Amino acid sequence: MVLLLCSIIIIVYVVFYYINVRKYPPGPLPLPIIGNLYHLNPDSVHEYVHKIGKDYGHCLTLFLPKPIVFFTHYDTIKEALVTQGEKFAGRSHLPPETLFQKTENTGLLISDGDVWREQRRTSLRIMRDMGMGNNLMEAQINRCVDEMLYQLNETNDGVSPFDMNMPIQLCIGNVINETLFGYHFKYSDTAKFDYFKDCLAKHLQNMKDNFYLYIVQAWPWTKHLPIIGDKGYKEPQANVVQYHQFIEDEVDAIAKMHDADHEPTNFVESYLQEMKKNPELTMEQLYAIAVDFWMAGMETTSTTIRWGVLYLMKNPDKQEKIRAELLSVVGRDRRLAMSDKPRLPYFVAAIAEIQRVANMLPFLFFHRCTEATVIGGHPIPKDTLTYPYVYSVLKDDEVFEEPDQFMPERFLEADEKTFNKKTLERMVAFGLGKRQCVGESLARIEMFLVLGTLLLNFRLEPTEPIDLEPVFGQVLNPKPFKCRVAPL
Ligand code: HEM
Repeated sequence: MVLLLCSIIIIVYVVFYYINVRKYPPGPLPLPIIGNLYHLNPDSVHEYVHKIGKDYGHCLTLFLPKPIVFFTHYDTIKEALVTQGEKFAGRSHLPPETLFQKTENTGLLISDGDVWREQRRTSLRIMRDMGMGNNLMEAQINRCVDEMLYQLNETNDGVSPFDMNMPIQLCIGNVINETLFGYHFKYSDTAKFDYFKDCLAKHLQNMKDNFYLYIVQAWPWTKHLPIIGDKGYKEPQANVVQYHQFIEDEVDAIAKMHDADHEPTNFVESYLQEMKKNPELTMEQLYAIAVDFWMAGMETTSTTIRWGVLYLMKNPDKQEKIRAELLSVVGRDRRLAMSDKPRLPYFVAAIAEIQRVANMLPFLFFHRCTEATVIGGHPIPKDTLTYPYVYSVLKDDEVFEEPDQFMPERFLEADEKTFNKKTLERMVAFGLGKRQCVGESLARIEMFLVLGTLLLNFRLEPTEPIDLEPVFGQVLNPKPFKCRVAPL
């Protein structure tokens, strides 16, 4: 009798499970409870999604074990994020996303609705007022580039294998620190910087290797269970508290000294002034935004530049071509300036190509669909979690011939001066639509000034075989490497 009852319950469960599966766009067959997890190799999930995208018309579902809909072509992504952008601006409010902040619906990355709109609008206005894209921002970034040059000249002999990781990370971390708090770390005194960077890295690593997170994501009540709840929720939450403290201390120190009658000189001061006029802006939100800027701005930009160093060493002819262009425009007697950009088409194309070929952000944050709709002819139920899979767009061989090859020329017309509109339009590394990267202008200036200054001052040469296979994680990182950074 018990056996019969159990069998009936299982059969009913399985029937309802597959009825539910049919509500979503097609995909490989999921199994009850584990969904498609049995299809995945944890180290190459990104390649698997890319491979099956075409088979399912670029709109497919994977049950992980929660149903996740992937848009894997520019057209389906644009339809969702631009044409129907308002419906796809939601976030999941589930782990692992909620485990990036101390409090739910704070900051920019994990929040949505009116809270997110207000914080995003304010942050963009402050960044604009601070001179995003003009001389003020350029001067600030140049101070951090100078610190990097100083570090390189002091610690690198120009012959022995040298690890570029720290100078690049410190430079990019310094740009964010200058933007938020108005100061940067000297290369000789980085204990505080290292501590914070390591806390963040530990957290990201923990998210990558944590199977319990998937369980808590699919069945949030499990966060109250022993072991699953501890590993999949409480321990990562403790990490968040640790790195939040660093940011809160920095913000509090500025708030204590803040003089509202003075012109603000950094993001935190500007936000504190705005708080007086707008009750939606709070200290809790300010802490969360500062954490987001560190989280979203540090690893992304510094990893792109490290990929850049690798690809330029792998393609020495292209490295020389960029250097020749830089030297013909800038010469040896002055520093590179943003005003040089219109006369450096090959270098600008090479930066776009580094971002495209590095393709380092397969999985970012979910876009929750806040209203039932149809994308690419497939119904998307309300509250479905979706991923605009930019990774596949940047690897689309119909637009980017031989996508694994490093070819800056693909972003230029035959005259090598005019930009190719089609390829440039598809270079969507900063996302699309309402949640497009807030730090895009900043990142573009950073990549231009840091890479350009490096190439004007040093020749980058391999001292070991170049390995372009990425390490899978929240960000696809190059494996640790050393190289010769030879002064010119
Ligand atoms: C090469 C460097 C960078 C890349 C490739 C990049 C890429 C992206 C992408 C693809 C998104 C969209 C995520 C989505 O669709 O949900 C995003 C969002 C975001 N980025 Fe960036 N990013 C970079 C640098 C930066 C920098 C320097 C900052 C700030 C200092 C920053 C801050 C943010 C924030 C706050 C968001 C969330 C926006 C929102 O949800 O409204 N990013 N980034």
